[in-house]
Amino acid sequence: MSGAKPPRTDGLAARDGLRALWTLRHGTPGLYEALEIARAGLGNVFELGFGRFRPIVVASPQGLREALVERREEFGWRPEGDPAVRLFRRSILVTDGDEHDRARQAMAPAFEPARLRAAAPAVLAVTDDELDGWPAEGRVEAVEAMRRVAWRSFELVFFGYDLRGEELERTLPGLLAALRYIGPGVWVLRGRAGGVPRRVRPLEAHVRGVIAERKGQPAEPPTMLDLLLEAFDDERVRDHALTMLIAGHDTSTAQLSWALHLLARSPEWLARATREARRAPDGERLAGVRADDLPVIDAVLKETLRLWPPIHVGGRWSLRETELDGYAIPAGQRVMLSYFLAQRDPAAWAAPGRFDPGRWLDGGGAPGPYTYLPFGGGPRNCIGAAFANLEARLVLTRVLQRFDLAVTRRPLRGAMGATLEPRGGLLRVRRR
Ligand code: HEM
Repeated sequence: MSGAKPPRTDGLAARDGLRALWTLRHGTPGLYEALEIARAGLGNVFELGFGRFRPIVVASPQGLREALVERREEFGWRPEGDPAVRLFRRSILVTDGDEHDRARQAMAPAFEPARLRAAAPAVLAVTDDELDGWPAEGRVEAVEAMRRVAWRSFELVFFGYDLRGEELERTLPGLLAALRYIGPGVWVLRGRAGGVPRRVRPLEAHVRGVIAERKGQPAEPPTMLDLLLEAFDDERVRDHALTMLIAGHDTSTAQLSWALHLLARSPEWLARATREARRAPDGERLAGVRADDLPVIDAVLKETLRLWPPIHVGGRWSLRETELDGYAIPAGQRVMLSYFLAQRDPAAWAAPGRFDPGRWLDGGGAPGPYTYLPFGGGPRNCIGAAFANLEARLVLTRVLQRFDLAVTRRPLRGAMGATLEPRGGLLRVRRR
């Protein structure tokens, strides 16, 4: 190993160390501000000292490029003991090498552009159905409301299954229990998660029920679930379907609820996005709208993903001794690819902490390669990115078409669950 050891947070100047500790305990937004303080003192690669939890955090463009592309074979995605491995067992998200590649190939046809375009009416139908249930004038919990839209849309598009009513209510506690289980908790300090809790069972039962119902009657063209059923046995289909359900909706839930909260705190962008949405085609005709037709909404969504990436970190562990950005990485080391820090790097972005969709307009874009990675990067980037962009565009536009969103000054902060979610109180809405 030739590189130098990364600097450690233990080596932060006492003043910065105390500030980081203070924000962790009391601050807004807590861990994230602490990470930014550590980066300001130590640079874009450092070891985070947190008891026995000592990951190496990587946020430099070069370090990220190496981990995601050039040296990706030297890293695994999930160590044994991670709760995601216990829950997802042998799915696309937690396996490496040929086993992973086979799953990715099997699902790929479900993400082709023509399939995604055909998915737009389903997303709009679910969105309208959920918005029908919002109060004419009242308060809405954004994460809860967007979860229902994203979850139902995912199942309708990728499983060909119309989840609603009593079945949704019965399954929801299991889904929330699964999200709590795979999110960060004391297991991080112990290094091993306990077994999958019983509370997750309603979700598992639901997924197995959907598999049983859809088996033997593939749609034309086949859905993702049909493709999985063709390629794998039922147990592996359960692993992939459960994984995709969570990866494919919790992220969009976070993005959409952040977007609503950020707009509610930004009167200028709320007014511009609302105007644009109301000039766009309404009803079913919105399905055909492209990102270029909605530049302000597209910029709002990109800026939301920059400031508050739902997957704020790519977790890896080194399979052998290696290097990232010139720093030594020992074998078996936990590495955190911090998309959050990369997207707020003051060396790359002007006023990085400010919500400014304008930076994406008039030809503006990311300041350089590997500075903007809300969907990761390299061959194992997000398989669902194009669908996520389509869905976010349709849902946000539809909400603004049908509801006035009130401006608020309530504080907004991030909470770390399975994804990085907003905590900003209830949103005030009024039907038009
Ligand atoms: C706003 C929405 C979304 C965001 C921000 C997001 C973000 C990400 C990121 C950052 C990664 C790479 C993680 C890493 O480097 O460790 C990833 C991977 C993945 N995402 Fe997404 N995602 C979103 C939506 C979706 C959707 C809609 C689906 C499926 C329908 C999906 C399925 C996956 C899968 C299966 C992987 C693993 C790919 C592989 O290992 O080959 N995601 N996502």
